[in-house]
Formats: sequence, structure tokens, C-alpha cells
Amino acid sequence: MSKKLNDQQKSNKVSESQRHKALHDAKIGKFHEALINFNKSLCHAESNTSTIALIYANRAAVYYQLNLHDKSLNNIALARECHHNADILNDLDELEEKCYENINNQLKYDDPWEYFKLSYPANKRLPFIIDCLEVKNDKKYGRYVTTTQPLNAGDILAIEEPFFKFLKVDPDDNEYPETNPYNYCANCLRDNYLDLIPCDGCLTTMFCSRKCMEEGNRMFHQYECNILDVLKETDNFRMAVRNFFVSLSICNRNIDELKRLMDESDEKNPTIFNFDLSLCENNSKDLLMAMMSLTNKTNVRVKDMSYVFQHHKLLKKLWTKEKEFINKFLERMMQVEILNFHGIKGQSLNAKSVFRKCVGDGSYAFCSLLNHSCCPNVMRIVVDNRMVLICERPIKAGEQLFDCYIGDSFYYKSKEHRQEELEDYNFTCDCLACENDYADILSGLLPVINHQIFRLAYTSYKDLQDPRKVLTVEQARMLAKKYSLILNQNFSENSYPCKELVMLQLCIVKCFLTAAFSPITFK
Ligand SMILES: C[S@@+](CC[C@H](N)C(=O)[O-])C[C@H]1O[C@@H](n2cnc3c(N)ncnc32)[C@H](O)[C@@H]1O
Repeated sequence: MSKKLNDQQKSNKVSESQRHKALHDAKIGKFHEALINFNKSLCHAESNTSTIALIYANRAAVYYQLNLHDKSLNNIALARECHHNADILNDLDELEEKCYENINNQLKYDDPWEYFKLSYPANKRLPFIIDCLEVKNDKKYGRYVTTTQPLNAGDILAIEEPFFKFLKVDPDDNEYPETNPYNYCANCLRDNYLDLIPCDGCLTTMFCSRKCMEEGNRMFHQYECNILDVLKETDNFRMAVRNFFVSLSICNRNIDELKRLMDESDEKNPTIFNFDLSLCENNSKDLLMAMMSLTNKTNVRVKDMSYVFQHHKLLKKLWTKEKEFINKFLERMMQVEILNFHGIKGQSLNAKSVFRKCVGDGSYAFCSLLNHSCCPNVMRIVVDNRMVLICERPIKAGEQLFDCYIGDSFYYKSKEHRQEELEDYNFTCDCLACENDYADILSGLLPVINHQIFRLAYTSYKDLQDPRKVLTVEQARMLAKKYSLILNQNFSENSYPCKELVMLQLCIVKCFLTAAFSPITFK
């Protein structure tokens, strides 16, 4: 790598000052703040110095206090691996003994994947979606997803890993602590209960494990580590530049192979349904082609990016020879991004509420095939970086799955407002809600058909809106099940949309959002 362009260098002095802040936080019981400050301190510590061992030892002690003994043991092991002064060894041995003595009393994490599971057998070639989903194509929608079997509200239809992903961090944003880079793994975007390890080179990049560190370095960080400040200037194109690095790595740095994949994607317009992703062999190239086809070629102009490519030997050479293709690739990535990138809200130990800023963006090859309706029948939520697709009202065999691209659907926004928000997608929505100009569920426009169900739906809906009534994850999961059952039993196509069915649908959405985004709980 060439000369480091970040203006700051590792410094044990800065690291020590952060460590002392963390020790103070821990002393007054602010354990989450302490862990973040220890992470910051780790990032600033000079490589191969005993300071790093000391920080891991301190972090181990905090995890011990939090009753997270496996994390404590992990940090003891990390401390021992580092260059350390002999006098911390005794402390580590003592702490280790205490952890083993108490390991059976440690807090158990609530694993969201015990709850979010596919509701039907998995597709054999695409094991992350259920086996009755298909992709079709027509003139109006382009590609679209349908089901060969009826589906019910509450069913989980897909659990998909992002293909491209990007952690959006801002160390200076104090208003939203979740945008602090010392919270999340730069590779998988998970918070790992703040048990992160620092990059040896820069001051802000952390990983959750050696495996993620190796993968992150191989896929993108080898190019980015010493130019993080330069990359900030790429503004909107930051993610496109990241995707170029990742794609180049997938092609083993062979740009001719990347060109070939782009040509093949343009020619065949493949989706993931064209591939067998159950095979253990590396299928990144298949996925990359499927991702590149997710564009309607919106007009995008890339600004001059030469400054990004001047600091790395290979990139500089590629830029001189292949500037035109690289620009074309960045444009394509931007076109894909406009249509298909989804915010990732992290789960974090220090998240205080359901509503918080996204910590990153991700793109999902399957879920991106869903078209839009302002009265959707499925919803997407990102749990722990994976996209979970949930059925929010009954769907007949043969029907298309529709997602709502604009968060709130016809329940809250006027038709004009919705169309404005859909502008980037280049189509005019003619869904049921737009055709009939439904707006605002509480207005008089929608009829009430079953008054008994309406009373139940209305009370439940109002209860869920009440900010004083905060649901636990467990309660939200139970209620999602309850409302799904009532909706499934009372749904009739002839009466939808009516107030009570739409309200029940909204209750289900709200419960799933709460179940996914509530602060992490322990059993
Ligand atoms: C995320 S992609 C969905 C998959 C897309 N149909 C494809 O073939 O790749 C979004 C694009 O799909 C099309 N689309 C989505 N919803 C639509 C709708 N309700 N009516 C017509 N076209 C729609 C638009 O071209 C939009 O830009």
C-alpha cells in the first residue's frame, strides 16, 4: 500500500485517554458506553504494544460484570494473544477462573432466528426462500414474483443475506450513537455485542472476528484502508466505489472477467432463479450477474473519480487503462443502487428504541425482484442484516407478491405524495389504492364490513399507536401471531380493502417491526 492519506495515525496516547474514559464509564455502571470507548481505544492503539492487551483485559472485566462470560473469555484469549506485560497474566488467569465458575449463570441472548424461520420448506436451489415462489416476466412489470401456493398473513417467505453491503458511519454524529463506527463490524454489519477487533491500519474500522477481518480486507478494505478520507469525497458514489472493489475481488482482480460478467448479465438478464445457490462452491459471480441485471438504466452521470484510484498500484494501473469501463461500472452500480438499496438498522446493545437511524445499506438479489404496490401484501424487514420477507395479508396461488417501496403506504399518504416518492423508479403506480384514490385509513373512505372485527381491530390499532404502551419483543411476537390468525380467518378478497382488515394488517406490520427492531433482550 502507498502512503497513508488519513490525517490521523495510531497513537497510544489517544488510546490511553479513551481507555480511561471507558474505565470511568464502567465504574459508574455505564457498561455500554464503556464498551464503545474501549473499542475506540483499541482502534487508536499502536499495533504490537501492550496497550492492546490491557484494553482487551479491561473489556473482559466489563463483560464479566454484564454476565456475558463467553464474551469475557473471548477477550481474555485476545489479550493473551497480544504482546503483554507479565503482570496482567495473573489478572487474566483469575478472571478466567471466575468466568468458568459462573458460565452456567450467564445471560442468554435472545436469538431472533429461533423466531424468524421460513414457514414452508425451502427452495432446493435457493435455500433462503420458500419453495412455492417463482419469478415471471411481463411487459408492464418486467420481472415479478408470484406464488404457486396460497400464503397466509404472518408467513415468513424469505430470509436473505445482502450481496453488497456497506456500513455508513459517522464518528462525529453524537445525536445518533448507532452511527458510531465503534459499534459495528465493517464487513457483516453486525454489532456482536460490541465485541469487535480493530483494523491494524486505520482508526475507525472494526470487525467482529478474524474471519470477517480477512474477508473484509480481501474484498474491499485492502483498497480503502489508507484512503478513507479521500473516499468521503465520492459522496453519492461511495457505495458504487465499494461495489467496484468487491466485484474486482470476486473476479480475482481480473478486470476482463468483470467486463465479461457485465456483458453476460446484459445479454441474459439473469435473476437468482437461473442459478443453483445451494451448491457449496463459490457462487459470487452468479450473484454478481443477477445484481447487475437489477437496473432500468436510469440516467446517471459519474463525476471524475480519478483521485480515488491514484493511491493503490493496481487501481492506478487499471484507471489508466480502463477508465471508461470503470465509469460505466460505477454508473451501473448507481443505477442498481437507486432502485434496490435498503437501509439496515442495526440491533445494538446501546439502541434505546425501535426508531433509529440506518447503520448501513444492503442490496438483496431476491427481494429486489419484488414490485411495488401502495397496498402491499408483503413487507420486508432487515433483522441483524438479513432481509426477512413476511406476508402481511393472505395471498392466493398465482397472485403477484407486492412490496411497498415507500415505507408507509396508502394508509397514511395521499396518492400525489406517494407518486412523488416513487419518482426515481420510473413508473406510474396503478395499484388498487391509486386507482380508487384511497388515502388515510382513519378517514371515512374505506367501508367497515364486519363491525365486531372492526371494534377489535380499532382498539388493537389504537393501543399499538400509544407511545406509553411499549411492547417487549416477546409480546410483539405473540401479538403478531394473534393478529395474523384473526386476519387469516376473516380475510375475504371481496371485502378487502375495508377498515378492519387494513387495520389488522397494520397491527401485524407494527408487531413485526417491534419484534425486529426492539433493543436487544436477554433471556
Ligand atoms: C426493484 S425493481 C423490481 C423488479 C423489476 N420488475 C425487474 O424486472 O428487475 C423496481 C422496478 O420495477 C418496476 N416496477 C415496480 N413496481 C411496479 C409497478 N407497480 N408497476 C410497474 N412497474 C413497476 C419499475 O421499473 C421499477 O423501477
